[in-house]
Amino acid sequence: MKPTEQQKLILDYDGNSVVIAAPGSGKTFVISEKIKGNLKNLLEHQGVIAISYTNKASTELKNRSLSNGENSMSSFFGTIDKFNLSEIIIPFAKHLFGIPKIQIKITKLSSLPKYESKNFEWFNRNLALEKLSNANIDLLKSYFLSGSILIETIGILANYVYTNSIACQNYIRARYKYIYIDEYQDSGFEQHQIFQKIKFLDIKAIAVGDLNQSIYAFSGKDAKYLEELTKDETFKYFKLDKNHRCHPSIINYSNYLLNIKTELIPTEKNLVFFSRVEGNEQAIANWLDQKIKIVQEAFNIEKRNHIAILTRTTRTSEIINIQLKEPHKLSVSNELDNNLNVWSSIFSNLLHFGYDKNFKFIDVIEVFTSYDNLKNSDLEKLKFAKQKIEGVFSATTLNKEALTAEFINVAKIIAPKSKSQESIDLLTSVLNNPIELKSYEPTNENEVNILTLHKSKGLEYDFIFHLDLYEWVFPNKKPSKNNDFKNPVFSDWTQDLNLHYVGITRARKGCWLVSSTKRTNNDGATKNGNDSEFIWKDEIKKLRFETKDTKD
Ligand SMILES: Nc1ncnc2c1ncn2[C@@H]1O[C@H](COP(=O)(O)OP(=O)(O)OP(=O)(O)O)[C@@H](O)[C@H]1O
Repeated sequence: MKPTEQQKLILDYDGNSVVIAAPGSGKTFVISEKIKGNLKNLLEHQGVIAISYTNKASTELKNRSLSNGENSMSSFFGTIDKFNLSEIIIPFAKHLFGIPKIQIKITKLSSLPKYESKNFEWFNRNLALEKLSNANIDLLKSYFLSGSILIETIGILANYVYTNSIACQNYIRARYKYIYIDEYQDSGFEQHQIFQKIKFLDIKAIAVGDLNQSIYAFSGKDAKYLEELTKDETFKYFKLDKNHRCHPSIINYSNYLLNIKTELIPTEKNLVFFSRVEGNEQAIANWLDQKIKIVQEAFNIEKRNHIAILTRTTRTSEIINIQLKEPHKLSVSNELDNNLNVWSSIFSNLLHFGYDKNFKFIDVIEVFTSYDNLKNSDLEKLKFAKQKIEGVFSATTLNKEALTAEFINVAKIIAPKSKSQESIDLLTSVLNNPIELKSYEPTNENEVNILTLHKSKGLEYDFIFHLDLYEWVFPNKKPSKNNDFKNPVFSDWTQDLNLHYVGITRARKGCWLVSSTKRTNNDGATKNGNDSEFIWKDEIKKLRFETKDTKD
């Protein structure tokens, strides 16, 4: 693929930069090309820091950056929490606090008993380091020394350790030459702090994102940090605004949603559709069964896994998963993948290895330790474990006990000090949940994908069916005080609009927006379904394909 002029400017600039990238404008392409270029000029003990929003996005970025067999050198690819833990807190907090009594475990603030959690009333995700009192630091220290880190406090703890440990700063300076953060619009305050502090060490800092794809405000993230960087003179500002992914009518539709004054691209046909299905989710599934076949043929879609059904709620995904007859795959997240204990990552990677031929055993191992550091006897044991795991996965029924035992064997060899009963329990829970387990399998070419809009971030498909377009649901709306349904208020109109925008812009060739006359609410009750405000906003219907269904 040849970079465009806009992309070339970014590739050629070797300094601090902020890139504002429209959907489908090739930001993943540009970041991975830049990293490829960086790796060529680094020494073996040096690397880049590449932070992505999810483990999946990180694996994708790593694969694309190393696609020509590049050596990743000493680079870090992962989420901000993993970076803070593995590069800052675990190696350097002990210099400030002392050595923990037992191996560190990651726990949740919400899982603490009340009498303990009330000690953290001072804590919030926007807490500046200067506001941290000695008593607060002592509390974080005491948890660390007793072997636990609260997941919510990882950011502030990393900031504290980084700022107070010269050894940590020296290590980061010596090892890393570049820091990339993707999806910067979903940065929290603490990530923004760390990014700027690392840049201060003369490590080149590159932030990439799209203000209109900010969808995680509910968990304390804010697009204002990206906006701040665009005004910061120490960052060169770049724009990627050419959408290479979507049909012009999809670009028009999505841009008009955000701004009615948008300049429309001339196009002969509008390939955004809308239907209000008669009936409830069961009726939608029947309708989808018919439309999937029609769309596949009409849009010349080679494989069915290039089609996705996106939902606002996991409940709708689950209902469609049960009711849809066409072959499909529901993608769900699970606690094992999201858990930050080392053994959880090992188990999760081993599950990927077992189900997906694209995952190599050596890659699972080398995330945690280099093969070269292992003794010959351990290498022998690993080879044996690998064969046994392959044997379990190739049998007709999955022997969960044997699998668990082998996974534990591997974990004991590569991370003996990180034993975690929680990770073993989470593994057991995944092994007993067929839907979660199926998520590890690569999508069969014949299966339509079902996933939430949030999970679709960063992905692309030929055709999208976008469900859950109901009044009250999306955009979310609630009665005002005293259950006043006559004067409802939107929970967060802009965030919901961004999420709608993200969903539509996943589509290359066409997008079908769907509501229905009945819907199931949170309590399982059937309600009348009205169309979402997004469907009739600002005369947007003029940018849709005209069918009988689409009439108001
Ligand atoms: N220079 C180019 N020429 C042709 N196609 C391109 C070019 N750059 C990117 N593309 C294509 O555009 C699509 C989007 O690219 P990519 O996945 O890198 O976008 P993105 O900006 O990360 O998207 P998003 O933010 O919406 O997730 C891909 O199919 C990619 O192959």
